[in-house]
Amino acid sequence: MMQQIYPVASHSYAYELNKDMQFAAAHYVPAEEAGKCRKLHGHTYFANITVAGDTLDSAGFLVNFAILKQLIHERFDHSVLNDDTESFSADEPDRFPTTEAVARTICEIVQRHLDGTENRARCLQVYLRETPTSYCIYRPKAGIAHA
Ligand SMILES: Nc1nc2c(c(=O)[nH]1)N=C([C@H](O)[C@H](O)COP(=O)(O)OP(=O)(O)OP(=O)(O)O)CN2
Ligand SMILES: [Zn+2]
Repeated sequence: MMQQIYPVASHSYAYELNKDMQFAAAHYVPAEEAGKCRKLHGHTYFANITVAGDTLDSAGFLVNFAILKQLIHERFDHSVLNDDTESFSADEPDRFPTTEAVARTICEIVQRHLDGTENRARCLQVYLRETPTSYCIYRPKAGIAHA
């Protein structure tokens, strides 16, 4: 799994890095249409995060790989995603912890960090696999500010 090839995000930045990571988390999707997924259940999520930019920081990094892991793995590993009310909500479908919303949330967390760095790299893509047969790719629209 860790050596797989991902769909590429097209861009003209000089540098692009990718960080793979896994985290175990439980969730449920609070919608009638979710069927069995309305019940609490768990996944070993697999994420690939793509960051790009034209300049490196004082360590010679676009962004430290270890920081990316810290931002996402420490926050979501062995958690119940629905309990993370900063990221998810049972009231708005856009914020149910679906593969789509989790991928977008990862991108937003990473971009918020990058916005505070000297070289201001961009998170261009989050590939998030929820099961062996289901994944989502989130690519933020260019120029959209992150919450
Ligand atoms: N568009 C989405 N559809 C579904 C989501 C989702 O996040 N976005 N989530 C679920 C469930 O949470 C479930 O975890 C994944 O569903 P599914 O791929 O159907 O899981 P299976 O392991 O049963 O898949 P099979 O290929 O049939 O074995 C549902 N839909
Ligand atoms: Zn699920």
